[in-house]
Amino acid sequence: MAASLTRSLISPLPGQISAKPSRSTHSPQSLISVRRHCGVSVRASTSGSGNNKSYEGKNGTQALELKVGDGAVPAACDVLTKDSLPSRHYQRVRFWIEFNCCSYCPISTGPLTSARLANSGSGGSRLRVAYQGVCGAYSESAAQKAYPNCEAVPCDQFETAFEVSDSKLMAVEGWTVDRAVLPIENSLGGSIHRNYDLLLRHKLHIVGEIKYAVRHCLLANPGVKVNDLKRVLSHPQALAQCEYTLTRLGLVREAVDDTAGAAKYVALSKLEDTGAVASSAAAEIYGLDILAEDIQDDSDNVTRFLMLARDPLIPGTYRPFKTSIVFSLEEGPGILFKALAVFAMRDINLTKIESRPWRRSSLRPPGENANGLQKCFHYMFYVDFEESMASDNAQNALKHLEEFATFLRVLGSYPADTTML
Ligand SMILES: O=C(O)C(=O)Cc1ccccc1
Repeated sequence: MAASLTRSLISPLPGQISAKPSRSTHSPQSLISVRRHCGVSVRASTSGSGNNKSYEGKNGTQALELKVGDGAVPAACDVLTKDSLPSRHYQRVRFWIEFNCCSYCPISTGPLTSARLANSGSGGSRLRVAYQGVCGAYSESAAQKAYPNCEAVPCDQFETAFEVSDSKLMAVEGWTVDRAVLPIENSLGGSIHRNYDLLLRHKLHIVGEIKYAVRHCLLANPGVKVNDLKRVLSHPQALAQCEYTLTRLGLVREAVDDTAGAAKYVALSKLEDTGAVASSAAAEIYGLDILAEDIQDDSDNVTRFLMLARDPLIPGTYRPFKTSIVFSLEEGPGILFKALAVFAMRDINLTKIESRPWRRSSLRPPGENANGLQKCFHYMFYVDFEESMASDNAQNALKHLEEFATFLRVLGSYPADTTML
C-alpha cells in the first residue's frame, strides 16, 4: 500500500494536474488546502473501502486523489483540515503539496516559528504537544506515545516552544501548546547536553517521561543505491547511534536539527549522493526508499523523552514517581560525596547523574577554591531519583541537600515510565 500511495503522490503536476475524474464527492472536511489568491486549488480526498470510512479501493488498497487547479474554489482557507484524514495520509498529502506546488501555494502549516506559534489560537480541546523537527521525527512518535490523542505540533527549535512559556503576554492569554516533548538521553548516544541546558534556562516543569525504542533506517531517493551515497544527514544523536554502520559504509556525516528534517531535505533537493538516517515513517511521508533497516549499533536503542509543561504536576504516591533536580555545590573536598549521601542514607535510588558547566559563571569574576587557585569551572549537577516529592523521605533529602547546595531547583516530580521495551 505504501508504495502505491507514494507513487500516486509523486505523480505529475505543478499547476496543471492530472485531474483524474473523481468519483467521490468531496465533503468540505476532505478539503486539504485552498488558496484562492494564487489561483490554485489543491484538493485531496481519501476514498475507498478501508476502515469505517468509505474509501475507494483499488484491489483493496487505499487511494489518494489530488486535483490541482480544477475550477471552483470554495471560500479561501489556508488552514489544513485534517480531522477527516488518518494522520499518515494527511502528512503525505501535505508534503506532496509542499513538494509540488509550494511556489504556487505555500502551505500554512509548516513548522512553527516563534511568530507563528504566538499567532495561532489554541482552538479545540485536544492537547497540543510541541516537538522539535518536522513530521516523522522520533519526538513526534514520543509525543503520540505519551499523549495518544494529542495534536503533535512541529517546531523549528525547542526555543520556539520554550520562548512561549517565558512570554508574559502568552502566560496571560494562554499558551498555544500545552506540552513540549524533549529527548534527554539515549541508551547508546548518552545525554543530549543541549537539552539539559535548556531545562535550566527555561522555567518549564517536567510532568512526565517516556521511553521510546528508536529504530533507524538509511533512506535515499528512489533509484539511489547504497553505493551511490557519499554523505548522510541526520540528527547528531542518530549519527552517533549508527556510528558503526556509517563508518563501515564510509559515509561522511552531516548533522542537522532532526532526522525527519534530513529526510525531507534529501527528498526536496532530489539528492542522489546523500542519504538520511531517519524513521520508516519519515521514509513513507517523504517518498524515500529504505536502503537499510535497524542500522543502530545495538538493537536495544532506547531514547528517554521528557514531557514539559508550564505548571508542575502535583506529585503523588499512587504509582512510582521520579523526581529530577538540578543543583550546584560549594567548593571543597568531598562535597559531591556529601551531596549524594543525602539520598544514599535515605535509601533513595538515583537513576541518573549528569554534570554540565554552568554557563552563567562566565559572566562573573571567577571565584577561588580552598587552595587559593582561580576557579574557572562551575558545574551544575542534574540528578534523577526514584521518589515522589510527595514523600517525606524526598523532602527531607532535599532539605539536607540545601545545607551545602549553592543552588537547588526541582525540575519536576512525575510518574516514572516503567514499561519494559
Ligand atoms: O530528530 C529526531 O527525530 C528527534 O526526535 C531527536 C532524536 C534523534 C535521535 C534519536 C532520538 C531522538
